[in-house]
Amino acid sequence: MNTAVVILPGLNRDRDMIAALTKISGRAPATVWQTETSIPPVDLIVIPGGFSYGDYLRCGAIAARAPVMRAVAEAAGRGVPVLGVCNGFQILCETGLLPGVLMRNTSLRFVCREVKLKVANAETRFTTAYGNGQIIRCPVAHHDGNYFADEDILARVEGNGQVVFRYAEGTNPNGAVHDIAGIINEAGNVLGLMPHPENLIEPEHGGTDGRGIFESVMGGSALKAA
Ligand SMILES: NC(=O)CC[C@H](N)C(=O)O
Repeated sequence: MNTAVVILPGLNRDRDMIAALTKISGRAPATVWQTETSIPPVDLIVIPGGFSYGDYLRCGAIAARAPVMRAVAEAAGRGVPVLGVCNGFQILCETGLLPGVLMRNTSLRFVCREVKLKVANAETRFTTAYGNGQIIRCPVAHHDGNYFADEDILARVEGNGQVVFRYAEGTNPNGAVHDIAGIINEAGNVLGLMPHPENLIEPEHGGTDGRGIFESVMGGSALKAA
């Protein structure tokens, strides 16, 4: 399994993501800088979290216009799996690869804590390692995680099973509509989520609940032998 991590100025979770991908796939990912106009042939592209371009204008709005995002969109159009975590999710929405927007948390505060997630769709290529309705732990750290979409888009996203993760009852940290924590595109190859699964992949992290996303998309045979 070959992977690539998109690097933009201001991201700060890129090293965590590179460590997670290296650990789980057994190979270091390629890193692709913002000015690149193509992405090497890989089986998974990841946009990590952080504060790209200082979160100016709106989280992810400037990043969405970086040359590398045209290459990401082109690869996504060819069916290459793309995962966006936190700022990565915001960037995917701003690029138009995922529907909806991420607004300021209703508390108007940066929230950094662990939440519980309900796996709302375990039949995607990113979630086969989980069961439908399974509750997993996952950390969040953001100030703009309040997912919103208008009624028509919400009805379509819900109807298609594109909601992949919801905050479990009582743990919604940001006011997201329908408790939405992560959604997938209609084609099923682009997933964005606000929580950080890369920070819960080994016992030293305090748990391994985040591993399933990487293991699902990498597939059993691509995994490093334990
Ligand atoms: N951890 C992150 O990726 C944070 C994303 C964004 N800067 C926010 O605070 O909402």
